Amino acid sequence: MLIFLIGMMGSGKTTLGRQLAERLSYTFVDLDEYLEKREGRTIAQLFEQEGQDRFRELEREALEAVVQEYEHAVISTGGGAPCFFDNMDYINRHGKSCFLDVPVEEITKRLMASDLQVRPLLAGKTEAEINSFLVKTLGLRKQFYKQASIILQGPAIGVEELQILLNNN
Ligand SMILES: Nc1ncnc2c1ncn2[C@@H]1O[C@H](COP(=O)(O)OP(=O)(O)OP(=O)(O)O)[C@@H](O)[C@H]1O
Ligand SMILES: O=C(O)C1=C[C@@H](O)[C@@H](O)[C@H](O)C1
Ligand SMILES: [Mg+2]
Repeated sequence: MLIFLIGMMGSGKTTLGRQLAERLSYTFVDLDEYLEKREGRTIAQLFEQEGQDRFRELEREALEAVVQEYEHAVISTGGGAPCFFDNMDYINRHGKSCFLDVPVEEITKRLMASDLQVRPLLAGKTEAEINSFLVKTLGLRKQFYKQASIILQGPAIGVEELQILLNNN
């Protein structure tokens, strides 16, 4: 069984994914970290050196490699991963997907308190610019995220709630 957590940057995919994997005794895989190890470069370096179009191709290749490698795993995808190529169909064909639907105001607050340098799409932006980037990007991405098998609405999404929904779906 593969469980994919999807949603915007800062929605809690990595945080909740780790907790869920521990409860299920599954391997936890963070697709951003997996891609960084595979390419030997950070996400920020990949954006800078390859550009976003090539980054998306490398991200898809990493997604396929994870699916080949693991039988039981909780996988936190990159924020944009489900929204390129046929990645969302691919995810749904290979496991259960969970969309963490957290309000933009909450995400903005969390991201402002985190390290923006590791998130190339946000680096150098002010809080107001981040907020409007998130509103615009979520508007474009929601059509993909909404194809998830399970949708959880925040701001406070707990691991118990996620586990119950997974058992019932
Ligand atoms: N339920 C929560 N309540 C409050 N803060 C949270 C919650 N979940 C995550 N955070 C905080 O929000 C920030 C982003 O969380 P996290 O890294 O898990 O998000 P993500 O979806 O994996 O983001 P990315 O796509 O950038 O990897 C972190 O600083 C984390 O501590
Ligand atoms: O939302 C996005 O497009 C991104 C999210 C991160 O997880 C990384 O994959 C990268 O910073 C791009
Ligand atoms: Mg993450």
